[in-house]
Amino acid sequence: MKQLCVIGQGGHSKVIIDIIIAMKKYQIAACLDDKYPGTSKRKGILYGPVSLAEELSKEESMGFVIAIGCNKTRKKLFSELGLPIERFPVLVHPAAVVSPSSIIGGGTVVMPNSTINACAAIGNHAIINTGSVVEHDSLLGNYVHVCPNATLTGNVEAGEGAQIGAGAAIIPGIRIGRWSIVGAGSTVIHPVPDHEKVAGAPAKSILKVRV
Ligand SMILES: CC(=O)SCCNC(=O)CCNC(=O)[C@H](O)C(C)(C)COP(=O)(O)OP(=O)(O)OC[C@H]1O[C@@H](n2cnc3c(N)ncnc32)[C@H](O)[C@@H]1OP(=O)(O)O
Repeated sequence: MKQLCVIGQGGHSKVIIDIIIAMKKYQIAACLDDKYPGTSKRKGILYGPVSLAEELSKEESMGFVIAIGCNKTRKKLFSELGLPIERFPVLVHPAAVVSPSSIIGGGTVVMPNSTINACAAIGNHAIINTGSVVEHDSLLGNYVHVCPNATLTGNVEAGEGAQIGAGAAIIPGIRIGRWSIVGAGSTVIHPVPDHEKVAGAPAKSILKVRV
């Protein structure tokens, strides 16, 4: 069984650990978070600060997952770790439905009851959260988060770092700009520019997101 190091120990990582267990393909070797001042070992799992990742990465068979919900933090950590994307497997819960014609980038996690339909393409380190739908031909950049129960209909585009709030719906062919945020429960019927925050039905701008 391949070894995996989980970086981040908050609520999001609990769901990712459940995915890893359900996949029965990886063994958790280490859980890292800066909330651990020192190192300890429990039930064969090493706990310690994120700085341990460098030492662990010397073991070439060790895979990594950045289990942190904040899109910007995942991007920052990936860059700081300096590891090739191949070291970050795609983690898909067995209860997710993923089309064989879809493409999913390294480090992306796919939660239970979500659906990724035909010819969708998803970048690296994205989160396809519980019960969400990414419809056919949709194109999602790196670090995108599709929150629980959000629906991206056909041919939707989401730029790098975009967050689609829980239960939001995006009608076909709409682009959500880079690092933009769509509020929970919103209905998006117009394109959203980069770094914009929109909410409501139909969704309207509420504030610019600080870059
Ligand atoms: C497993 C997990 O937990 S995954 C995480 C899932 N998380 C989410 O889905 C969070 C989505 N976030 C939201 O919906 C947030 O409300 C945001 C990001 C859209 C806005 O947050 P903030 O920037 O803090 O905005 P704030 O709360 O100050 O609201 C600004 C205005 O927008 C309105 N507004 C905020 N969110 C929404 C929304 N989802 N729908 C409609 N209107 C909204 C507010 O009523 C307020 O209007 P007002 O100025 O007329 O009073």
